[in-house]
Amino acid sequence: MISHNNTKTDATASDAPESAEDWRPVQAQGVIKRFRLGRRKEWNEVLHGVDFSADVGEFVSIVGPSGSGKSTLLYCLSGLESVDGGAVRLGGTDITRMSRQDVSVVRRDTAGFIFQDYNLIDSLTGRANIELSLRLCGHRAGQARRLAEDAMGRLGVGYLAGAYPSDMSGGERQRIAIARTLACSPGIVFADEPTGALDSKNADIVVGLLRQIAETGTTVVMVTHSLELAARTDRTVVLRDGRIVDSIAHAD
Ligand SMILES: Nc1ncnc2c1ncn2[C@@H]1O[C@H](COP(=O)(O)OP(=O)(O)OP(=O)(O)O)[C@@H](O)[C@H]1O
Repeated sequence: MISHNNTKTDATASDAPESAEDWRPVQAQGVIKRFRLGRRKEWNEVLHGVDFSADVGEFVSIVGPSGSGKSTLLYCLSGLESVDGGAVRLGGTDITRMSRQDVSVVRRDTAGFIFQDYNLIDSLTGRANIELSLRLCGHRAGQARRLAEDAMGRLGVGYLAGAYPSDMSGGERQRIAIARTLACSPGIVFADEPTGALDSKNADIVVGLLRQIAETGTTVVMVTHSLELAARTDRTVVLRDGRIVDSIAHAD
């Protein structure tokens, strides 16, 4: 059953986050994003004042036509892109006017990323890819190994510890990439078309894993082209021409 709810996202996001009750893991108000058109002095405004927020443990999907600004919104929410107007809070911290370096620290401590093309390092084994990420999160070598093995076990990819990405299927690579993201225990996971390169069976597995992650209290924000997969999230935000035009809550 699907129920339409146009007010939840916009109303919560436009309230100033002044009290603990207003706190959301990710919250954006009136986000404007422009890109320069080539070397010209003209600008292409891609996001025209987007309000967005997601709750603790909520699994939100962002859908919309190609070029509507889905990835740009995800990158602005996660601090990978700066914004030209409005405000973004990540893990309760206002990152809008922070230096890129400070934003990267907030991101490291708060968020994890999953990309369509996995972003694994080809010269490292599955386990070494995860361990490297854990070392970058500040874990010592022994602890990184234990946490990497634990994450691989949870995702059922322990058998890939010694395998290189080139020897893995697309689904296996994505599960290692998810294990890498989860190993650092982020409060928020941003996923940009995580199933875009997968067949339907593996896409199903990956969305099921993201669902499980959300059920443990991690907020998941996923861009997808698949309405079928979006329907398996808690809420779907529809973006068109850089504006949110609908927010659809999915009942169980
Ligand atoms: N770094 C950039 N520099 C210039 N323009 C950009 C940049 N990133 C995105 N754009 C432009 O912003 C618009 C929205 O792109 P975006 O990738 O966010 O859309 P999308 O909805 O995710 O599309 P798709 O579904 O095809 O991936 C497009 O016109 C794109 O060309």
